[in-house]
Amino acid sequence: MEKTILVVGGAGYIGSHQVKMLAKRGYEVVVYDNLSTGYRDLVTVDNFEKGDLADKDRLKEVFSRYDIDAVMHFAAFIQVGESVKNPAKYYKNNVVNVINLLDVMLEYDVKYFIFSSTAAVYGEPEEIPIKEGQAKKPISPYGKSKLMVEQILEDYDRAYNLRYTCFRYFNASGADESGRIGEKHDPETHLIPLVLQTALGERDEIYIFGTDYDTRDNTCIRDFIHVNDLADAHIRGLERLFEGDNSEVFNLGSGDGYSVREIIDKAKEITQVNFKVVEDDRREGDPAVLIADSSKATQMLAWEPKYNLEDIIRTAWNWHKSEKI
Ligand SMILES: NC(=O)c1ccc[n+]([C@@H]2O[C@H](COP(=O)([O-])OP(=O)(O)OC[C@H]3O[C@@H](n4cnc5c(N)ncnc54)[C@H](O)[C@@H]3O)[C@@H](O)[C@H]2O)c1
Ligand SMILES: O=c1ccn([C@@H]2O[C@H](COP(=O)(O)OP(=O)(O)O[C@H]3O[C@H](CO)[C@@H](O)[C@H](O)[C@H]3O)[C@@H](O)[C@H]2O)c(=O)[nH]1
Repeated sequence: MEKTILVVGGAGYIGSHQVKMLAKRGYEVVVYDNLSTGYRDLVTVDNFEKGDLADKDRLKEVFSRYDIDAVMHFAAFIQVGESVKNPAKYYKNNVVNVINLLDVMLEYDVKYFIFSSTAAVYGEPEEIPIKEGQAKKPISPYGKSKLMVEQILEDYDRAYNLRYTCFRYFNASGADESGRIGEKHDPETHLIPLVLQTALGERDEIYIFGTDYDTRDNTCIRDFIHVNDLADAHIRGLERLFEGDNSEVFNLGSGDGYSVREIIDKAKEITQVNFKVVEDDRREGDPAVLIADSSKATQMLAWEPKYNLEDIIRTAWNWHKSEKI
């Protein structure tokens, strides 16, 4: 019998790609989302349940209606800068509300959980590429909120046999090949969508935050990973739990680093638009280089990224153009 997966935050950027892939692989999918930063039209399955994670009664209603086998959790607030100014908002939604969800899962005897964590748990890295065992010293309330949930999950596993797979994403990017769903954040703070909005003429210029880093072209270096490669890893992480494997934490990145200038140049090449670029001061809290060592995922999940940087920008461009029509 097909398994039923509850995707919390399935109307958001990464969650909507996960939903589409799960359905394509034959899973029954239920989306739970309050549409605070998500969009109903990004949901490509029929079972959409509007609700807030703070509302336990609504969650219980959904858990009684469907025979849920596992939960994939994408719902969170994601802006690092905002988390510094308003930490309460982040600890409530990214920590307290996850505890609500775990409570209801345990009440309904649902014991498999997939969690979206982030490279932000490492803070300023000690070594590049970053392995899972490196010190976790998050510098923002956003990064701390994710690390707290990772720690809560360890305890819930020990005490309540809740099995989880936790993924620390590096820079999620790109869009589904169909052009039907893609990255839609408001406000947008991520580099690639901002660059493409500039190419579309929706912004007058793109700012490079910092040109004095100790890197090959003095701009920051990041590891961009296609959203469908993330979704594929999540399904592998889910299936290993169904097979009885233990809880684990995995980095998810491509292992390749590209600088901000390299991203801008590649976007100019792919879009064939020569937009304006302005050199600006550093943005607070940005480490110079973040590159993942994802060999644990490669070994234990037989996972390899299929999309390269060119594919990432091409699919994202395809989506941004379709959004404008
Ligand atoms: N985008 C990235 O580059 C990135 C990198 C690392 C980790 N992550 C993590 O991945 C996850 C998804 O990120 P995204 O970029 O898709 O964000 P997003 O804002 O597009 O999606 C989040 C979704 O969760 C929903 N949501 C938020 N709070 C809710 C609540 N209380 N109740 C119900 N629904 C709620 C929103 O409406 C939205 O649909 C997040 O947990 C984020 O921390 C993202
Ligand atoms: O207009 C812009 C926007 C960004 N950048 C730079 O581009 C790089 C990438 O920035 P961004 O796309 O905002 O991603 P990150 O700050 O690297 O953070 C993302 O990737 C992290 C993991 O690496 C996750 O934890 C975060 O949630 C996610 O937002 C950084 O050096 C920024 O300074 C610019 O120069 N100009």
